[in-house]
Amino acid sequence: MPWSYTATEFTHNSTRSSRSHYMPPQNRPNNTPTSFPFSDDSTRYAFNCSGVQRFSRLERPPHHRNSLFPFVEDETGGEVQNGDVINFDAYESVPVEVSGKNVPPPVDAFDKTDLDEGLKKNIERCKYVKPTPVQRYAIPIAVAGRDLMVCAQTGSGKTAAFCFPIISEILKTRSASGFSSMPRGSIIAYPTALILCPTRELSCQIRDEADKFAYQTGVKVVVAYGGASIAQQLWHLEKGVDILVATPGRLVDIIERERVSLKKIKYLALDEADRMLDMGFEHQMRKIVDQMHMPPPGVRQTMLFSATFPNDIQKLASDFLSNYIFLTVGRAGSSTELIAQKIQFVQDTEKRNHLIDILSGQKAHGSNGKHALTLVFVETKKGADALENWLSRYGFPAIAIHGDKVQMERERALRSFKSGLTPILVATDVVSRGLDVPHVAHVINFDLPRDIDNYVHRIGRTGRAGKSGLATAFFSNKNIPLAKALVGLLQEANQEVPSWLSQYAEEGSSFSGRSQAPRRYSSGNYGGRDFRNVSEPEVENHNYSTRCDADYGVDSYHDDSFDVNNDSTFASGYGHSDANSDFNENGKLEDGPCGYTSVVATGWD
Ligand SMILES: Nc1ncnc2c1ncn2[C@@H]1O[C@H](COP(=O)(O)OP(=O)(O)OP(=O)(O)O)[C@@H](O)[C@H]1O
Repeated sequence: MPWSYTATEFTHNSTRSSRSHYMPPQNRPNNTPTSFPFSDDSTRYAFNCSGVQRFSRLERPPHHRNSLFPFVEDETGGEVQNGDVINFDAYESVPVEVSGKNVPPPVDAFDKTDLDEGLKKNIERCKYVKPTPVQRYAIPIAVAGRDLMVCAQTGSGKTAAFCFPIISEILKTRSASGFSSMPRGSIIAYPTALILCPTRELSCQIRDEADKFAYQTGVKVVVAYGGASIAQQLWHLEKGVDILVATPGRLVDIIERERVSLKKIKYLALDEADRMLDMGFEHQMRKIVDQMHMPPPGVRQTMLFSATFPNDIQKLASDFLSNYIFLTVGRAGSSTELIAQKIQFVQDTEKRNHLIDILSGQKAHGSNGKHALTLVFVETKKGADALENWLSRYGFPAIAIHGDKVQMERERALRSFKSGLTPILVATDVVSRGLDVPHVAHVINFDLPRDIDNYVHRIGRTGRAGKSGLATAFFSNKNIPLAKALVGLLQEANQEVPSWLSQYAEEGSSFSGRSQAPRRYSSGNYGGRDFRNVSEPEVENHNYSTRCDADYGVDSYHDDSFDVNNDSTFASGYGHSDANSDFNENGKLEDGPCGYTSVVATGWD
């Protein structure tokens, strides 16, 4: 179906409608599309979802988790064939770029890695038949003890890429020294590894994954995150911890209470590392890493992972690393081609009606009239609640999740969504990063984010682990500053670019001084390249826009979804200033570009 049928008629002049009720398409004045707005193909793949259902702590409360056998079973009682459903062919042509000194070679099978045998057995139990490209490259590098900065596409298996080496090395050290790193009877816990991430839900998910990989190995994994009982978390810590998964706010709290010491940290992993080092978290990260007795870079091993890695954040991150290797899997910072992306021009006043049309069409095309799992991103917490109410009023099973909800409500919403009980989740950015819900068929950006990297993470909640997905964005007048970056991203991912969007992108050059100006695509370069190989002026050119927004409705944008503070209250300055552009010149640039090898390969070479 051509674009002209799928997008609401394009106009610069948004006229505000006072309509507050859903109006069927045929009664609307400006002909919002009446038919199901996707091609047959996208319908087929988007709503034909079958595959793995993984457990999560957030699906089942801790006391209901099956710690005896944490691997997912199918209805017949057998283990689910994870390796069978992942479409490895989808990764075959993924370009891989590695830069750094003395890069260890990749491996094409878990058997060929130097991972601990107990861990390998668990990898088999997970039915991970072979490593994904990021695992092929990252695991040997990490096992060799090297620091690592990784930029790999959403849903490509980064969690295992940092969990496997950590678990394996803990096990090897333990069998060599014959004892656990936990001093018995101590009230202070001394974890060997620390995994930091931005949200509570993600910390629980990583803990579940790590727990599964560490099954019956004796490696203890504990999670600490804000909004939940600290007493319970301290109790778990007292029982012993090898790997601590935490959000920064709660971690600082338990360190200040002298219940955790970072003195013995050997492995530090930052998931969603670019988010962890941007304005919302940078201060806390520096405090944790520099002022809380953690061994310095070079003594500890540090691994940073994300699907996006802007140059300015890379430069900041290099403070945390020593002689590191930079790995890019897929086009740096781009979305995966597994996700079909549709951008539709929809006036703000028409968004609700348009959404209902899409959801109705989905239901009609879905199996047995059921709704496919659909994630709808909105800009504000109020907006999430309002949309949840609106959808519920019109009979759509929707539930909202955002930072104003108490933790129990957040968990309930996510559980209800994952189980399919409430298949429409209306969310702020609280679930935009890292969350792995296997059957999300459709991500709808009801409100587009202000930053292209956020868009990449949001749509990455679908099209995971080699499966296809669909992402639709409602583009309105206020998103014009994002047009150029969107066009670049769509082209990069071989997606159709609507002509009206290209037109906006061309006009968008006049917006280049604004915060929303495209960062990565403005000069045809991609911000996830190893910044050590980029010339200095080029790096500087990319720094102006990341998180500054004085004139873009910032007040209505704030969401305290991320666990910056222990109680998850967002740092008040977030999004307002571009203080990060004053990064310290730490001399790391002097290393590159000379002396670094750069290997370009495809995923399975
Ligand atoms: N080797 C493998 N074989 C089969 N499935 C795998 C393999 N590695 C990872 N997976 C599965 O792929 C899915 C996505 O993995 P993961 O959540 O680690 O992605 P990610 O790269 O961290 O994504 P994001 O950028 O969104 O955080 C998970 O369901 C995981 O179980």
